[in-house]
Amino acid sequence: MRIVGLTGGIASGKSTVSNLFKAHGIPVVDADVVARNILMEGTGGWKKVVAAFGEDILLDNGEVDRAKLGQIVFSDLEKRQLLNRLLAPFISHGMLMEVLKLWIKGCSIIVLDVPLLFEAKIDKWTKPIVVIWVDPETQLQRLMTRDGSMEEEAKSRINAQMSLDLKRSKADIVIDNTSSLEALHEQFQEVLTQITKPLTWTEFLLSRNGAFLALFSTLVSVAIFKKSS
Ligand SMILES: CC(C)(COP(=O)(O)OP(=O)(O)OC[C@H]1O[C@@H](n2cnc3c(N)ncnc32)[C@H](O)[C@@H]1O)[C@@H](O)C(=O)NCCC(=O)NCCS
Ligand SMILES: Nc1ncnc2c1ncn2[C@@H]1O[C@H](COP(=O)(O)OP(=O)(O)OP(=O)(O)O)[C@@H](O)[C@H]1O
Repeated sequence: MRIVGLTGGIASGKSTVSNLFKAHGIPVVDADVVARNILMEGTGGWKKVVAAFGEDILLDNGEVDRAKLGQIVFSDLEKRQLLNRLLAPFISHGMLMEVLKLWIKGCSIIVLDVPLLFEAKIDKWTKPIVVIWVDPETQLQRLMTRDGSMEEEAKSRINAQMSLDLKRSKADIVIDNTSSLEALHEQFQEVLTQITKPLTWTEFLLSRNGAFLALFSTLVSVAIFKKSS
């Protein structure tokens, strides 16, 4: 199984590229979706967060007030580290379950869309790593436009992450999304060609079909050995 890592900064275009992968039949595990699910009311993640941040971060219906929690953690490094520490095991477990489901289905190439791929050290499980880079001014403008946020708030979210230049230096493949959507689509076609090339032997053995073939070959070898001894 080939597990492609997809990352970048906030509002650099990960979801836009994820949608292109999905449109080409490549399944995507979205860490933001997993992170949302593990904060649902009553779940283990929700309990940990309420215990640490207090009931003030809840809405009247018991759900986490995401805007409020976001204001707290994106302006305070220690609180953000605390939230990350509390949620990391739930997010890793949730993502592992999604990958397992796709493995059972027999998918041979999947994409993990993880904003904090390097920060959370998930990059060691993914190859190749695709980083979506965008120039800082464009990133800020797109974030403010999309979220309707003020400059200060948008900047604090951008600064909560590893710099995009550093992420770019760790990439196997870089997509520059500073320009138009058409330019993005063109670069995507090249990325698609690269990530859909035939699996290596290791990737094949890590896929469901490869594992079954290895198991079958082992059983046959044992049977032949027993018969001949
Ligand atoms: C703080 C929360 C409640 C704010 O929710 P909100 O709906 O406003 O934002 P959303 O979840 O859609 O995230 C938007 C973007 O913010 C960035 N972001 C999210 N969490 C973090 C974080 N802990 N550190 C840095 N950037 C982050 C990501 O680029 C993400 O794509 C939420 O982001 C959260 O629960 N974060 C902690 C979980 C986490 O680490 N998620 C990232 C998955 S790797
Ligand atoms: N090439 C582009 N030209 C113009 N707008 C773009 C381009 N690429 C993405 N956008 C827009 O920029 C915004 C951010 O893109 P997107 O939501 O895909 O980023 P993201 O990296 O997934 O963000 P997040 O980290 O918050 O999940 C969206 O409104 C999207 O429509």
